[in-house]
Amino acid sequence: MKVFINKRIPEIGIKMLKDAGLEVTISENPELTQEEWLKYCKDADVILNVGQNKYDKDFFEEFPNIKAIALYSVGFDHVDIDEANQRKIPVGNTPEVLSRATSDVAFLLMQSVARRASYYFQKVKNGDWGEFDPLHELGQELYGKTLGVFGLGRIGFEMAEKCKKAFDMNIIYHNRSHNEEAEKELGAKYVSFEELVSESDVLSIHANFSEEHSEIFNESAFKKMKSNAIFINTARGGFHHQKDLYNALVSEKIWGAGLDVTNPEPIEENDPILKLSNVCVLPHIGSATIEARNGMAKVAAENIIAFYKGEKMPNCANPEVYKE
Ligand SMILES: NC(=O)C1=CN([C@@H]2O[C@H](COP(=O)(O)OP(=O)(O)OC[C@H]3O[C@@H](n4cnc5c(N)ncnc54)[C@H](O)[C@@H]3O)[C@@H](O)[C@H]2O)C=CC1
Ligand SMILES: O=C(O)C(=O)CO
Repeated sequence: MKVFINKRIPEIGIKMLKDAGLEVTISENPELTQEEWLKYCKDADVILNVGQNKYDKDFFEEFPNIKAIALYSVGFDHVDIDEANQRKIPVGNTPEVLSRATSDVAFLLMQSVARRASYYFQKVKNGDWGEFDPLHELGQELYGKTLGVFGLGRIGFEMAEKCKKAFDMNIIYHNRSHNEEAEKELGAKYVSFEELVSESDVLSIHANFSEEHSEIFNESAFKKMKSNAIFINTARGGFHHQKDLYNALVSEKIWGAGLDVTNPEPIEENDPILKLSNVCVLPHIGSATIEARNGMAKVAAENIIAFYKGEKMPNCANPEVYKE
């Protein structure tokens, strides 16, 4: 069975695939041309996909040879799951192994924004140390404040736990269903979307993205937020309306924002948000640790090997494909 990997991943995953007897082709060109992409996909049985390439009806029709997809991500919003289901194509993903790293980034962004770290870092890099000033660009402390989590699953739980332990924050959350573990262990309180938006001092998004909730954080939501609120998005940029967020930040309707994901992504070079002192933007590095990336390579390889052996993928975004 032939596996195509569109970008080099940690060696541990490649070795596992080869040791299992799979034929592995890796693109050494991270920016594949359309022609190269077509050539590789036509020749493969399984794709190990790195990045946000779209897998939609057109793709599945063009490449009927593709029998399984193993994503090098936990998010699978770039795959049309209905189309995959119709063709009985299992789509593997990489949950858990990146939850700690991604929640670390949400926590890092929260603190960076609260203490204006990116503003001061830039100032020092510009050669402007400044003088001790009792009033200039002061931060805010997070002790005892309220963290609102939109989407309290694996990563949301880890973020809530860190905030509870570090700053004894009150946890409120809005989710598709109740998270009993978070209610019991962290005292988390389930609230409506409106309450989440109006009561959070820090609002952190950790839901899986779907088009129906596209730009749910827009002018109307930002208007209802507290003036000291910090908005954090490490999930998907599509959850927030970038211009409305800019307007809320520049008019100081909210205190600040920390983004690991933007809308669109990559962020446009001249996006005015990049000029604001109350914003910290990172280039989608939530899972970018040695530990998480090795874990993702291992889980992606395990998914492919299970498929190769005719078994269920241990981490599958569409387990319904296995129903008779
Ligand atoms: N910045 C980065 O590098 C990374 C980003 N991510 C993003 O984080 C997301 C979450 O990952 P996990 O925590 O592992 O997923 P998960 O499935 O464990 O948790 C997501 C939670 O969101 C809830 N949810 C989904 N849609 C919702 C909605 N419209 N309203 C309220 N709740 C909703 C679900 O019920 C679930 O509890 C991924 O889908 C991915 O988009 C994940 C890893 C790295
Ligand atoms: O896993 C994901 O969904 C990411 O965004 C990158 O790790």
